[in-house]
Amino acid sequence: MSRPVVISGPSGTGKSTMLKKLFDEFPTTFGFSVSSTTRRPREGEVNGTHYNFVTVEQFQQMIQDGKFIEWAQFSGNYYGTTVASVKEVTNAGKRCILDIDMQGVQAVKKTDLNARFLFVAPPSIESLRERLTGRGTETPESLEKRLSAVTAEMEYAETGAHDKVVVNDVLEDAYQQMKEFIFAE
Ligand SMILES: Nc1ncnc2c1ncn2[C@@H]1O[C@H](COP(=O)(O)OP(=O)(O)OP(=O)(O)O)[C@@H](O)[C@H]1O
Repeated sequence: MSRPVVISGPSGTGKSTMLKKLFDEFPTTFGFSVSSTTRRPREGEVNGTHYNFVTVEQFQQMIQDGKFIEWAQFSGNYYGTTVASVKEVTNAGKRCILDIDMQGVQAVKKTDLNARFLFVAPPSIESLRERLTGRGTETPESLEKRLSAVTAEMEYAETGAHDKVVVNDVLEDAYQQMKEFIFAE
């Protein structure tokens, strides 16, 4: 059974880009943990596949019981990832990758998931700004918000909290390093 791999790094550093390459190259190797939510299922959504749909009471009980790695509330609904949902992926013989932020990393470290941690660093803060601007997804406000979280992420990485740090300068090189790390165990 492979250990879950946690990928983190500042917004815009290229995590999604690298993960997309990985899933394209290995379409059947990886599995995704199913999130829990209190929002109503949409047309065609299957309980246990798209989400684990639960009631607010159930969700709150799960919080109290410490079932979640992380959870949050968006527009009136709860969303979260349970430790059990990650274990289900690995028990099914798939490799599980979690793409989460620093708080998520700290939370995973408190569980018994025995995960491995990869940090994707930008070549520089200036390059992050360029990438996020180039992605065309940010307003000036959301850009500044994302950039203001960068320092904390970088300082946390400097404490040695991760098993490996990959600098995403030349995408192909960074991708090869990420792949090596992921398949090392
Ligand atoms: N090595 C690279 N060189 C130049 N541009 C890159 C590189 N890697 C990714 N990019 C570009 O940078 C932008 C941000 O990348 P991406 O969306 O993958 O970041 P992310 O870390 O997943 O961000 P978020 O945490 O906000 O989801 C994208 O437009 C992507 O095409």
